Amino acid sequence: MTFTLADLEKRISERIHTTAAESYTRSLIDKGIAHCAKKMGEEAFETAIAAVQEDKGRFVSEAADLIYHLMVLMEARGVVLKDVEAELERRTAQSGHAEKASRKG
Ligand SMILES: N=c1c2ncn([C@@H]3O[C@H](COP(=O)(O)OP(=O)(O)OP(=O)(O)O)[C@@H](O)[C@H]3O)c2ncn1[C@@H]1O[C@H](COP(=O)(O)O)[C@@H](O)[C@H]1O
Repeated sequence: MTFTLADLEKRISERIHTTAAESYTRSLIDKGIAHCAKKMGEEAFETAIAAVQEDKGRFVSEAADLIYHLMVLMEARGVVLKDVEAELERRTAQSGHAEKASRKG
């Protein structure tokens, strides 16, 4: 079984329609965007700390926490993965043009 970010996005979106008592995701969203952003920032800091430590498993765990909390924040702001993928594709195309231009001199 492969659990993708798209699968996680779907689960997060589904959990919004449950109660906070049953869902950590719903409890986060109910606390508002500032709280979701604070939690994501905490997870980003924990991920950065884990990245410089030797334990790869801890880094993977913190990265998973970060990605989850980022995706809850995206849900709270009405942003979907496809929005971010489109932005990444735009940058890739832009950098591709720059590479071609630099090769042409
Ligand atoms: N990927 C995750 C995930 N990663 C981390 N967490 C939760 O994030 C929290 C991080 O722990 P913290 O100590 O930092 O937070 P806390 O002290 O519990 O909560 P706060 O009071 O600090 O907000 C833990 O409660 C984890 O359970 C997650 N909770 C849910 N998911 C995914 O979201 C789905 C829906 O979860 P529910 O909304 O709980 O049904 C799950 O099936 C998973 O796929």
